[in-house]
Amino acid sequence: MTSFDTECLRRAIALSRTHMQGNAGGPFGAVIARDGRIIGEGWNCVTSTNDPTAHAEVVAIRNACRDLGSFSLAGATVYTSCEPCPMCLSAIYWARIERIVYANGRDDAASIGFDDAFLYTEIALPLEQRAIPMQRLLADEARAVFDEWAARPDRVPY
Ligand SMILES: Nc1nc2[nH]cnc2c(=O)[nH]1
Repeated sequence: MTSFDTECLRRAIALSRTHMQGNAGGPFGAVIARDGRIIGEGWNCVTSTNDPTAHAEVVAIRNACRDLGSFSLAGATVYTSCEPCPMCLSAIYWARIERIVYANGRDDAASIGFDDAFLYTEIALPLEQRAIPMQRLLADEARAVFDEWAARPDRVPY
């Protein structure tokens, strides 16, 4: 850990407080940095934008990717006021972010009514034991589109 790490994490916590107090959404803030420079910031906007995916980390990823004109944040670190939930963790992986520094944990989030810890338990369960039923249909028809994409010379992999 460097003093820059501490500075970025404090900034994420400050964003969580400021925008929670401004009623943007839940008390979560995130900062993304690369090469000693902040490239994105975000805070939870779920309730103010009616977007259940607008978690702080996802918002920070969207902002950084938009500003950089890139769908990859390879080489970056995300600083977040709370351990990422499984959705945000997946988004972090998809963005190719390489390091996570966090403050509150999933049990802290659970203690104030958020489902982060529950979701980690849920996704570790076998499909048939999860709260949301999943049914597979039309696999052949959907697979044909995948095969078409895989055969496209101009596809952009991510
Ligand atoms: N880490 C994190 N956990 C959450 N749980 C609910 N919203 C959020 C969020 O924005 N960030």
